[in-house]
Amino acid sequence: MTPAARLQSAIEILDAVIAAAAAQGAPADRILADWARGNRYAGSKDRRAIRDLVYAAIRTCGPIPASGRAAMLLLAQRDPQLAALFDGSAHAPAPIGSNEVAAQPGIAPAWLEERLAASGISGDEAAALLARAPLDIRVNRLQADPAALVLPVEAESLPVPGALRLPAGTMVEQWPAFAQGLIEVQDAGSQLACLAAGPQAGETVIDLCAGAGGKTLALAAAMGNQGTLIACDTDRRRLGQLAPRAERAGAQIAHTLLLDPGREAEALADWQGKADLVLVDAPCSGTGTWRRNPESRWRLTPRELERLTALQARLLDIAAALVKPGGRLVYVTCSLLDEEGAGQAAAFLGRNSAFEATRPDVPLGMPRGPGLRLTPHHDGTDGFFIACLARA
Ligand SMILES: C[S@@+](CC[C@H](N)C(=O)[O-])C[C@H]1O[C@@H](n2cnc3c(N)ncnc32)[C@H](O)[C@@H]1O
Repeated sequence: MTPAARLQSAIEILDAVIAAAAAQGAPADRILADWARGNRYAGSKDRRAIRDLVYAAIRTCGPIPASGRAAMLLLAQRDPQLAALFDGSAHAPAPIGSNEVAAQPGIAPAWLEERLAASGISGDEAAALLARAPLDIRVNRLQADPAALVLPVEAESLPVPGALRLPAGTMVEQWPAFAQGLIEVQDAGSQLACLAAGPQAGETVIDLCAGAGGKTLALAAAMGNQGTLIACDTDRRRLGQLAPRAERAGAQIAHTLLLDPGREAEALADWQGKADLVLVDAPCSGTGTWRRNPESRWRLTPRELERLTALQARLLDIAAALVKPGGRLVYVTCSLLDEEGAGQAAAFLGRNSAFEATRPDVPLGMPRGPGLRLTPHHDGTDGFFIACLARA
């Protein structure tokens, strides 16, 4: 493909990404994969160049752009070589008209930039939300000794025990160490959240929002496969992915419990007041993970944020009832908005006098309200809020 034809393809793919964001359709990664399947003439270099253009445009536009072409015109304003490809030749985009309007640059739609700024995320902190994320792995202590593990490429050691950083795009899933369950792909921030939760061998631990079990597996490893570990979620498909992952990782204590939305407490009736630790890795806006899904900031609406904060508060209350006296509730979100983090934890403490916040002894993060916050700029991890809430 010529550079201009790649540009035209990127514009068309962006149109699909924009439409999908507005209609809560497929994510950009899937749209790119579908495009590659339907356009076999595009070789690997073409696909990489198109992907880079699409993601550069997504990262540069703040509000959702009017069209793929408007998004690409914004990039062209900053790159004369790209602008020169709008020449109207075969398979190339039409020449740029004198009245054409480029998309607006920025970090996010205006309402969301305001909420982030109100939560202390602006300037370099905000810009770092859209940088390219590295690839972090966790050495699975159930099956590997971090000191003895040999990997095909050199990895950077991180301050979180067992966490290693690799160049973005490393194909770890193709490594024998991955197939053998010696390593897991997991952002260092996620690993730190599990470290902060401090699971101990022999404890009864409930992972209330386990999803596909990323943190469940880290908890099982930290517990040395000793104790009781219940992984819950309302999403059957995600929870269904845990068993094969646990098998590969040798995590024998992880059991799943599918919850009915709105009737979670019923399914958990036997565990009321019994858990040493309840982890609430709550559904959230994901503002801390925009490095990985930059177009997700075009999907969030004030209404959806309201729905999420109400759900987080409800899940915190469900979790509180499961914690035994002397136990702890650890609340985690991959959001940097205070209404989902520090504000949510403070409101919980306001309505639950039996709980008090404790400071986790972890090597990263900054205090934020009753908890701790990790940011891509300050900590080099995805953005997280973590609160450790101890029951008297
Ligand atoms: C942030 S994700 C969890 C990620 C997971 N802990 C991990 O480490 O990979 C939040 C999860 O909450 C689940 N969820 C949503 N509503 C829920 C509810 N009412 N009860 C329990 N889980 C819920 C979602 O299905 C989603 O899997």
